[in-house]
Amino acid sequence: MSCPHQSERIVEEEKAQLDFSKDMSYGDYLKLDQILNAQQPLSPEHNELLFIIQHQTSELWMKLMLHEMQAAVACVANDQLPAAFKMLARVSRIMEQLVHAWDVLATMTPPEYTAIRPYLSNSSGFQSAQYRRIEFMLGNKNAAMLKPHAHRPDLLAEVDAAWRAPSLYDEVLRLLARRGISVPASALERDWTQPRGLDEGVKAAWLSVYREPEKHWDLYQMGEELVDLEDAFRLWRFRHVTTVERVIGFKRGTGGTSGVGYLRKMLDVVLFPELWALRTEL
Ligand code: HEM
Ligand SMILES: N[C@@H](CC(=O)c1ccccc1NC=O)C(=O)O
Repeated sequence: MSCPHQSERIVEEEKAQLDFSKDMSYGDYLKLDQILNAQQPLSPEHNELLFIIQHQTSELWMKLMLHEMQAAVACVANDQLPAAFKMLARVSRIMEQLVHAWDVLATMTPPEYTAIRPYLSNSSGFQSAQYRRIEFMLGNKNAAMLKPHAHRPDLLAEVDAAWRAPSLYDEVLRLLARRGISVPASALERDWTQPRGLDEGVKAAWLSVYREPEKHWDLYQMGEELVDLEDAFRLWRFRHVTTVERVIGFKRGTGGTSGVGYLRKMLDVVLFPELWALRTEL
């Protein structure tokens, strides 16, 4: 055990580098001047900094999720499953991190948020380009969601690319087919901009994997990784709608939707329907 006054001596003994006039430092590497100057509250309210940092950190985690998911999709398409599993496990842990992040925001009370809300104007998480790319990569395709990005061609191009590309699940179904499992042709080549619904043929394909796990171990593991991911995503959606209800009740959203009503409808979205449906039949 050492007292605070001993820490001076410890730093000296450790010979830590203390002069960064010529070397790259911690703050240089992490571009902290840029990151830590990006919080510019519009109101005089104490709680706006919490609101801004909560969203900025969420967007940073979403950036990492996209990075991992894009690489995971490429690995699946190239039959590199162990690498894909590692990335998907990380995506699920990030999603869980975002689920727990709601605990911090929930310390903001309705009067505290009501004081900030007028300063937000018509901006809303509904307009998050990274969030929409994640939803599209997970297969929740919806052309209307491209519109909020029309004024930003750079962001629109990225959201549009995610909308047109096969989703993670689409690529996994193609993988199943390459492994000799019978998957309906309509799932293997289709208009990727369309969302898919539950397909009995696809359910039968997954059932053949889940009925003989030892024969198709990595496909079985893939199915469970996807369920893990959707499970974590559902928790995020649930914490969002509950936090929104406790903070603004049933007021309309700044993005123009009904608010809690809209977010509750999103709770019913099932990303990988066959993986959930097959469980009743095992
Ligand atoms: C007090 C805090 C919050 C409130 C009151 C709130 C409220 C809302 C509402 C009402 C909507 C529906 C769209 C609209 O009409 O505006 C929405 C959507 C959304 N919010 Fe929040 N939100 C909060 C915090 C957050 C946080 C921390 C994030 C994290 C990034 C977030 C991300 C989103 C996203 C991505 C959507 C679109 C959801 C979808 O389309 O399925 N929100 N929010
Ligand atoms: N839609 C929220 C506003 C909101 O939460 C928000 C506004 C600007 C930036 C991020 C936001 N977060 C999530 O929607 C509301 O209706 O109060």
